Amino acid sequence: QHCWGYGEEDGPSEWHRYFPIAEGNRQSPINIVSNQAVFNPSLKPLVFVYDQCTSINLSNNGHSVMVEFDDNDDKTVISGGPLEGSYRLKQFHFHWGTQRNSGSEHTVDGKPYPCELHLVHWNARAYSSFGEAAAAPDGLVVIGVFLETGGQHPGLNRLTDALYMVKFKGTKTQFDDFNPRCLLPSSFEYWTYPGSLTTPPLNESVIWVVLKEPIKVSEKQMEKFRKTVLFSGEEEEQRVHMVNNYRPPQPLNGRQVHASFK
Ligand SMILES: C[C@H](CNC(=O)c1ccc(S(N)(=O)=O)cc1)Cn1ccc2ccccc21
Ligand SMILES: [Zn+2]
Repeated sequence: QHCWGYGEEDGPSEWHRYFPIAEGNRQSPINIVSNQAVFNPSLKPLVFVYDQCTSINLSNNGHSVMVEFDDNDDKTVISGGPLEGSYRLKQFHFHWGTQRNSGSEHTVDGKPYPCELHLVHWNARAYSSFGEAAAAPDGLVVIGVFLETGGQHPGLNRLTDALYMVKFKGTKTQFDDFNPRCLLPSSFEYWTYPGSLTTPPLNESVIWVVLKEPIKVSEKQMEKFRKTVLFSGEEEEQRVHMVNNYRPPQPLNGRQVHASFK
């Protein structure tokens, strides 16, 4: 497997060497220009069926911190919106910066947020595994949620308090009964467009659904991400904080961004 990262030598500008699709025509993230998004009245409301969700673990994969879910049946799915049928929740993870003026992957009218949450779902009706879906044009749906600094987010504390357990790349800890519904904003208004994974292998297999309303988290909670988790493994002598694990916006290449709202 080709190693890649977010540094000078192995960062987003170098990914095209091993992953030529980095220069494809439906890459993510993008800058969302709000006044160019086309209101699409046929877009349905998003439906999150997260009540029976079974989180399994919290892990540090050297690129992000991730919570994985049991996706052996349709108990945790998303449907509606631009979607045909339901998509199963596989995992969620984050991308963040060193301070409040950078960190998100998508930007809105050129404005980045300090952090962006990705809830990754796959089309279990059409494909028999996440990996198979991850390689198909309609295989994945990722819900993007912006995190903005403001008051403390109570639901996030259980996660930020567990980050010390996954300080190093390759570490994993049991993390059950976490329902990501608490990480959703009150409004489910969204922008949607056809895109890709924002990390290698950068597959062009994602229907992106980016929620307009950010959730508020405290500066202290953001600092926990920046100060606790490392890109590096326990055996490496260089300890590098996991920060700026975001890909910058990519060319729109004529894609239409639709809005669920006027
Ligand atoms: C593509 C997969 C690794 N990548 C991802 O799963 C992934 C998901 C979401 C994003 S983002 N930032 O766009 O939301 C980026 C990468 C490897 N893989 C291949 C087969 C497979 C099977 C199980 C688990 C992982 C597997
Ligand atoms: Zn992501």
